[in-house]
Amino acid sequence: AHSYTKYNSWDKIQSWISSIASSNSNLISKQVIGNTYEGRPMTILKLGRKSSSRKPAIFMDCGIHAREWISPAFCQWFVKEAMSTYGQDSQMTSLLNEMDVFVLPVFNIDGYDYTHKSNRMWRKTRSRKSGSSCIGTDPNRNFNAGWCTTGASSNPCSDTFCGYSPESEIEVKNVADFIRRNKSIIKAYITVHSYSQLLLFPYSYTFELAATHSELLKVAEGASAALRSLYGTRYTSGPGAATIYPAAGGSDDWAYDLGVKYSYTFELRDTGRYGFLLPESQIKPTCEETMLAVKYIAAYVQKNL
Ligand SMILES: Nc1ncc(C[C@H](C[SeH])C(=O)O)cc1Cl
Ligand SMILES: [Zn+2]
Ligand SMILES: [Zn+2]
Ligand SMILES: [Zn+2]
Repeated sequence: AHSYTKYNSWDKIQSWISSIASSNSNLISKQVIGNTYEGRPMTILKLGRKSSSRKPAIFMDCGIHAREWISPAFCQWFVKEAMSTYGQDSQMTSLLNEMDVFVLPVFNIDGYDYTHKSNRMWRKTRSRKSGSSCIGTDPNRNFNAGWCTTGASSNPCSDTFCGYSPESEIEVKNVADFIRRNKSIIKAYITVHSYSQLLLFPYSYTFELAATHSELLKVAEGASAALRSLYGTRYTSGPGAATIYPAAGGSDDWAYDLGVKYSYTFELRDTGRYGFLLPESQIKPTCEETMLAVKYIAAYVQKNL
């Protein structure tokens, strides 16, 4: 059965999505934004008090990289917390009354399923192209943001293969299309990865500072402090290029350049002891502390609507 403190298989997550989406029609609904390469439905959960008019929104995705299992675990945790604390927690209640939160629990479903069934360390999508024996593209190098100029490879066998063209991956195109369609209401983009305990923001494709660098940094530092207040977990905040590595084609840079003012990449626990193989015993503490950071960002966005 599905558990918030286990790394659920895609089958369990898919049935969880259906059941939670039908649990409270005034607060949550689901929509399929397209299928993956292997035909699995990319399903977004829309959280927020039902309204006849469109509300400003936050978009959060998990599981861009298949092996980063703590990431989809967090998106499931976030949805559970939102649903269970609405009406009790004043901030969550206010947030979901005034805004919508779109959650994509697993971005790279084909890759996620492959890590459960075949290769636990797989990172990319599972797309195939004639002419190469190698499979998959790194979705976080496939967005149209300085595409393939740095920190990415044009070798299909590389784990950071940028793809044959920007948005060549159907999963990337499905998400980019959704965000483009809704760009007038999407005020913040959050994408969840692991590991290293970092809170990154644009840019990764250049060392140039973003136009709103100081604000992005201020919010990141506030979010990291909120996270640290629970168990003392230390995060480093900063622009991607200087804080982790220069790399192009990432979703956060693309969303920021589209006009999404607040755009962040989380790199969750740990710092290398377990790495991608974070034990299930750390799912709860990791998700609880990360909730504080995401709620901090959401509160800031809401205050600055
Ligand atoms: N724009 C970006 N933002 C964050 C990162 C770091 C993640 C860490 Se898993 C990656 O390498 O894809 C990479 C890029 Cl290209
Ligand atoms: Zn499994
Ligand atoms: Zn990642
Ligand atoms: Zn990572």
